[in-house]
Amino acid sequence: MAKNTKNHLLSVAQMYEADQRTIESGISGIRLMEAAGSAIAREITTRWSPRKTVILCGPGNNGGDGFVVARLLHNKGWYVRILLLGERDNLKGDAKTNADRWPFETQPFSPDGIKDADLIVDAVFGAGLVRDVDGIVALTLKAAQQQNVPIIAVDMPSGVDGDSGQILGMAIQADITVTFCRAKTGHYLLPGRTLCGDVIVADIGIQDPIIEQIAPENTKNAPAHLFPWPKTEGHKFDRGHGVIVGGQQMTGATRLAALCARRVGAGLITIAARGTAYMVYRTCEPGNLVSNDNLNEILADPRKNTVLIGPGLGIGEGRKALVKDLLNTDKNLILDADALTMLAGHNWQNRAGETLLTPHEGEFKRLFPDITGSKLERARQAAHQSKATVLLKGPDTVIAAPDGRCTINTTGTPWLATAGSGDSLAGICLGLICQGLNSYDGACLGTWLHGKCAETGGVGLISEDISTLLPEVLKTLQK
Ligand SMILES: NC(=O)C1=CN([C@@H]2O[C@H](COP(=O)(O)OP(=O)(O)OC[C@H]3O[C@@H](n4cnc5c(N)ncnc54)[C@H](O)[C@@H]3O)[C@@H](O)[C@H]2O)[C@@H](O)CC1
Ligand SMILES: Nc1ncnc2c1ncn2[C@@H]1O[C@H](COP(=O)(O)OP(=O)(O)O)[C@@H](O)[C@H]1O
Ligand SMILES: [K+]
Repeated sequence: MAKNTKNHLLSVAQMYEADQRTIESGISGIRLMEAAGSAIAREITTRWSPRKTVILCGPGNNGGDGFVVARLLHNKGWYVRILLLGERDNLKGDAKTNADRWPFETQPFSPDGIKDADLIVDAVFGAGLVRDVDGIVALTLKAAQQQNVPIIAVDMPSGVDGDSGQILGMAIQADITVTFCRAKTGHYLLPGRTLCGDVIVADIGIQDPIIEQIAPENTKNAPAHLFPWPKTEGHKFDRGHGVIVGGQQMTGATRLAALCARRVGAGLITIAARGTAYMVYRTCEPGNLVSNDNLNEILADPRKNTVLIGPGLGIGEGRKALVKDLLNTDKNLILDADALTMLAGHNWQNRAGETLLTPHEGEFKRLFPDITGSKLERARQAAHQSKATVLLKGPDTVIAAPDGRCTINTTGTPWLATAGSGDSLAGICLGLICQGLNSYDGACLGTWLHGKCAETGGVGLISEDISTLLPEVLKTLQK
């Protein structure tokens, strides 16, 4: 059976490969370009009525798409002008063919050329952006931005790197970006994600088997089908027994995590704590189990399969030793917050259980100071190096598996940037992994659910809301 490849994200190189393989299979480049231009023209005409349109065409095939859009809009009675970067005579291949089909003049790039535009199509650079945008291109793009009219980007907003989502020199802010076949990683990594506006993925005739052959390692996070629904004949011990090493001072972090773990279906959650903190946990949420036994004794029960350590833990030599001891057990481990900070410089080895690291950018830099590159590549390298699943948090959270798979999460709102939100996420992951999900699936689903809670809660969200919102989110997943 054919695999569902719709959530795959392509790198720029993989997109060129998909184009190439399609052309070799007998669909010409000119047909692909016509399909690309038609898709853009369709997206424009379904959203906007005819108006004065300026199309900014670059010197490559992105510009070629622009010429197709110009022709199709003109044929529908739109008033269209083209500003072309470089000489018309220098165009090559399919772009030249489409320029030859445009029977009107083109004008050179200039800020003045934008002046009467009521709608702008950015067909300057797409996959072929190779250096910083500057000079007359930057000036013209700035003028386009200042015109304050709808901007439709072809493939990528010009200036955004299709792989990393980073800005090369400067970039244009689009209202919509129409890309082809599959989205690219740069559409979902910041700042690219913001600069794209709405991303529309148009089918231009590249067949799914070609994407299957390319086997992209990156996806857009879409894990709802992984949720471990309780079984009719189920027992609480079938639903996993998670343990949280309770913080001594910041007890709220552990409590938030415990609530979230239980909300996603963990059968039992034990908080391991000592001293006054033990009493705090005992007197709080009655559904938590609380133990002041030695952690070794607590973990001697093989049903306690997954341990979360880090939230509210604090830093100290004893706690560092505890974290290292846990690494030598066969329990599934989720290492968050202070546990990660204490592992800076650690020599990572294969473990018997699943391992999930959940750093934010600051913790990541301390853990992996030598790793550089795009957020996606850094997470991938860290997972490879640590042999653990790495959940690199932020508005564009990336989850990477040691085998090279990566996903970019797109759920969530800026209201998640609040104390305790990360603890809730770690708790959700604990609840899922203790029920048997592997650390990559647990991290993907946990991050997705966490973001959905924020979307459902809307404005004014605080971390206490996340566990309360989980049932509402889960209801939307029920068949
Ligand atoms: N058969 C295909 O390969 C298809 C390609 N398509 C379109 O083709 C695009 C890729 O085309 P290309 O590979 O020609 O690349 P682009 O058209 O994105 O850009 C390449 C051109 O821009 C120049 N350039 C790059 N960065 C620059 C900078 N900062 N300042 C000035 N000049 C710069 C390069 O020297 C080159 O001339 C895609 O984004 C998509 O829009 C679509 O038509 C679908 C089919
Ligand atoms: N601007 C944002 N948009 C969406 N999600 C965000 C944003 N900022 C942070 N987050 C998410 O909120 C959570 C914050 O976690 P973390 O930084 O560990 O904070 P804390 O430990 O204080 O709870 C992470 O899941 C992160 O991905
Ligand atoms: K573009």
